[in-house]
Parts: sequence; C-alpha cells; structure tokens
Amino acid sequence: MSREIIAQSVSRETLERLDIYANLLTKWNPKINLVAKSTIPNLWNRHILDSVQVFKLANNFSHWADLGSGGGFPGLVAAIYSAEFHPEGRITLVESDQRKCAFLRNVAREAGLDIQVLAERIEEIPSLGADVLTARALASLTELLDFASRHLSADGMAVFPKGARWKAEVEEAERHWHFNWTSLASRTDEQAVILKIKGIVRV
Ligand SMILES: C[S@@+](CC[C@H](N)C(=O)[O-])C[C@H]1O[C@@H](n2cnc3c(N)ncnc32)[C@H](O)[C@@H]1O
Repeated sequence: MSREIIAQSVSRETLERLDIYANLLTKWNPKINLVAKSTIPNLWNRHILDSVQVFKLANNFSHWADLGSGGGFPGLVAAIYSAEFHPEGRITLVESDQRKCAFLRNVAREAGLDIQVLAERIEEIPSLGADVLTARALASLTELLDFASRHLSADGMAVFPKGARWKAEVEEAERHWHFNWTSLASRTDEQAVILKIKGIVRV
C-alpha cells in the first residue's frame, strides 16, 4: 500500500532505487539483522515511509548526517530522495557495524547513489559540521543531543523520530541541555512524533 502512495509522488528512477533497496534489505536481513524480522512484511510503511516523512521536514540542506544508520533509516531513504529532489546536498551515514556498512555501500552502488559511509563510532570521528542531523532508534534524547552538539553546525537542525515516551525524554533532556524544539505527529505511528531541534547548548 505505502509503495503505491510513494509511487504517486516520485519519478520512476526514484521508485526503482527504492525497489533495489527494499529487495537488497529483504535479502540481507536474515544474515545481518538490519531491521526486526517481524517488520519486513510492513517494510514500506514502517521503515521507508517513516523515513520519507523525515526527509520532507529537512529537504534543503548542504550536509545531512545520519547517525547509527543501521540498515539505512532514515539516511539511505533521504539519499534516494535527495538524488531526485535535492541533488546538490551531501549525505554521510555513520554506522559502527562493518557488516551493516557493507550493506549500505552495496545499496549505494547498486542504486547509483553518491554518499559517504563512515564505519566508525560516532564518539570517535571529528565533527561532521552537518546542517541536518538525524538518528532513529539510536539513543535517548539526552545522548542524541550530546552527539548533535558535536556534529551539528551552529545553525543546524536535528530531526529525531521518537516513540511514545517522547515527552519524558524531552523532560529528561532539558535537565542537561538548553534547546528549542517542536514536535510533529508521525504519519506512520500515532504514538510517535518527529522532534525538530535547534540551538543546543549544554546546561
Ligand atoms: C537500533 S539500530 C537503528 C538503525 C536505524 N537507524 C533504524 O532506525 O533502523 C542502531 C544502530 O546504531 C549503531 N550504533 C550504535 N551505537 C553507535 C555508535 N556509538 N556509533 C556508530 N553507530 C552506532 C548500531 O550498530 C545499530 O546499527
């Protein structure tokens, strides 16, 4: 169903790239556990459309960095959309698991995407200076703000999908960080939101 929704608003080339990605993910997943096995039948809604909505909130950028990319959500979907809608933007995926990085590079090669995949720990790389920073299912908001304070440029924006506990996470994070945030309802999960965050300064 979600594939049909997406197909209405992207070029044939973008849809082909998404199909390449979905097929490779389905093939590699049993070996390296890119997403929970139970979510594969719902891949297009649960992972791809979920990532598309993140891209649409931040589709004008110079350098987008996705931390803890895993199987590529939302960063690799952002790269596929960016190839059609914002080709001048640069995208970096950071993922410490070498096998997942091999997967991400394989999809990029097969789909003809020009991205950088860093097989490193977020804490150990020099500042990325990104103006958009995303991370899904990586860490608590408090920890994410620590990563963002290192890797985001001064005017940059972090975009973090968060689940049902998001309000408690914001309250906890406000004990450690000053930041401006807005929340938008998720289109794929009624309990989830996407947090847009700027102006991160340690308390
Ligand atoms: C739960 S997965 C989420 C993957 C993807 N963002 C998603 O939503 O499907 C978290 C990923 O972050 C990676 N990761 C965790 N800590 C990391 C770190 N310090 N540096 C780089 N990658 C890390 C893990 O290897 C894993 O692939």
